Amino acid sequence: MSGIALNDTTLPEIAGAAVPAYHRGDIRTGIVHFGVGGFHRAHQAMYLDRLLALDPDAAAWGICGVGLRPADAAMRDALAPQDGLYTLTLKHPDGTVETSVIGSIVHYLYAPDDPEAVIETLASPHVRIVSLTVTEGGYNFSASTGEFDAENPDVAADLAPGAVPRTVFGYVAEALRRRRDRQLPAFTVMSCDNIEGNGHVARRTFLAFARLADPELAQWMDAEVAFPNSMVDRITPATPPDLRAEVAQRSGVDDRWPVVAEPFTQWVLEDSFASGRPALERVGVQVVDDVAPYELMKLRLLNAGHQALGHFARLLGYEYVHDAAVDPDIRELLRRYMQEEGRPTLREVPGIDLDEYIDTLLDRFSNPAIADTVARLCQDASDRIPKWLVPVIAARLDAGAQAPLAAAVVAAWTRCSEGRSDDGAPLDISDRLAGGLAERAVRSRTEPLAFVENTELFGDLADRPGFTEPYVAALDAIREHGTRAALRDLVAR
Ligand SMILES: NC(=O)C1=CN([C@@H]2O[C@H](COP(=O)(O)OP(=O)(O)OC[C@H]3O[C@@H](n4cnc5c(N)ncnc54)[C@H](O)[C@@H]3O)[C@@H](O)[C@H]2O)C=CC1
Ligand SMILES: O=P(O)(O)OC[C@H]1O[C@](O)(CO)[C@@H](O)[C@@H]1O
Repeated sequence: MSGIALNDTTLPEIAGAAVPAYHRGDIRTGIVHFGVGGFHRAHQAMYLDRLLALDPDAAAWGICGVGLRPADAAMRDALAPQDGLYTLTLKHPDGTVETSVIGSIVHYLYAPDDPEAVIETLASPHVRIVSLTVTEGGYNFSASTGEFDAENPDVAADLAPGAVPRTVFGYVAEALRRRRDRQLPAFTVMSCDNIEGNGHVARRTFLAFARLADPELAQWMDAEVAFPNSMVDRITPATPPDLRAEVAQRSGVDDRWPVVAEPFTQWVLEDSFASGRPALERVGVQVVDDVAPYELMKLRLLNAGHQALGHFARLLGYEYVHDAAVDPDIRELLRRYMQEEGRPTLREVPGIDLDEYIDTLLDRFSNPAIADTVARLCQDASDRIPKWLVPVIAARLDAGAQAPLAAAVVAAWTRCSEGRSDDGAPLDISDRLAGGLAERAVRSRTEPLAFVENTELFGDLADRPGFTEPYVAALDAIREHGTRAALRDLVAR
């Protein structure tokens, strides 16, 4: 690969990308982050990089990344020769591209190489925050009961006396035990995963593990560790194979593992920390008392908006989200769903202009550089529609209003569940309930409410005419006149 090899000594040679303007040698590890993937590098590490550039106190908040899983050895191998440096490339919808070198990750430990080094780093008096992007699976709770899964083999191994930790729970508990015994303050566990109530979930799961391992420690953790909630947002696709060459060609930097993301970024963070925090509000983080209204806004506009777009787009044969988002009929449906149905169900969202937020979502969905697929949005719809769209419909009905567009989205999902697009092309339905959904969808041709009578997914919506009337009308229209005509009719009203 041609280009300047990225490391501390070559930074002054780099002209084609922004580079850290601060002295990296002064930075101390104050944050340990588990799960350094694309998102952490595009989001939290980027915010700290910005802060390091303007606030000398931020030097106490350098990041030490930790990888637990075999796949993370590749991150070690990429970051070690680069002194933790990497490039972040932002791609705007208009084709503009910006690349910068991010300098906030100052160490990286692949835990299986030296578990003791990870525990001692976590137990260091300088470390005050342990942050996480370990995916939803990393929290090890059952989706149906919410209970911590103590049977997971790695968790069970970590619970054995004297075990060398394998999981984040084992590492955090052992480090906190040492901190308590050394009379050091606890740290904050800051989840940045895309999970509703992520701080509550982290508190529940870390304490559940500790109770099984050492009930006294669990008590101490309950009193001393803070688990702030957060809402995080920046679409960050997995690094595409050609990005390294593209970055080298565009900026002259050879980065072993570059990151690409959309320009939009948001981080709303609950101000609840055990032992101080960086001044993140100086770099655009919204540090608030209550994250819930922001989370609701994201779930009911962004995530439910994805559903509004996805199922219609699928029936019309679109492969990419950005193509569907500029289809005038789909765009109008999406805009009106967000403005007329999603938005009225939100609580007041301090500091956010909702008109602007909605316009920004339309732009974000239209960004070709992200190349998100319609199939991904529609995947696992039986988990997504009940969590994001059904509550909007129910809230509208409870308020004496209607949600005809959201009802039509459920109709489009019903029609998709039959497994064919409008032109008869087969649809790959990736959903844990695919078989049952298909059966109900087919049956709805003769029993119109068969699909929505599934109370696990739809609650009592099938008994509420305010929902069933527009739902059945939209489903009939899609079947009789085709999706395009049904959609036009919906947005013409
Ligand atoms: N990619 C995105 O657009 C966004 C991602 N997020 C959050 O960030 C998380 C990570 O996303 P990416 O960085 O894109 O994924 P990624 O695949 O690049 O990185 C995931 C990291 O989590 C680690 N991990 C996975 N399962 C784990 C487990 N059981 N225990 C410990 N570590 C585990 C992996 O080893 C890896 O280091 C997502 O699941 C989501 O919660 C949030 C907003 C946007
Ligand atoms: O609505 P979906 O399909 O879950 O997608 C949400 C997208 O938005 C994000 O939350 C972006 O911040 C990502 O996790 C994901 O790419």
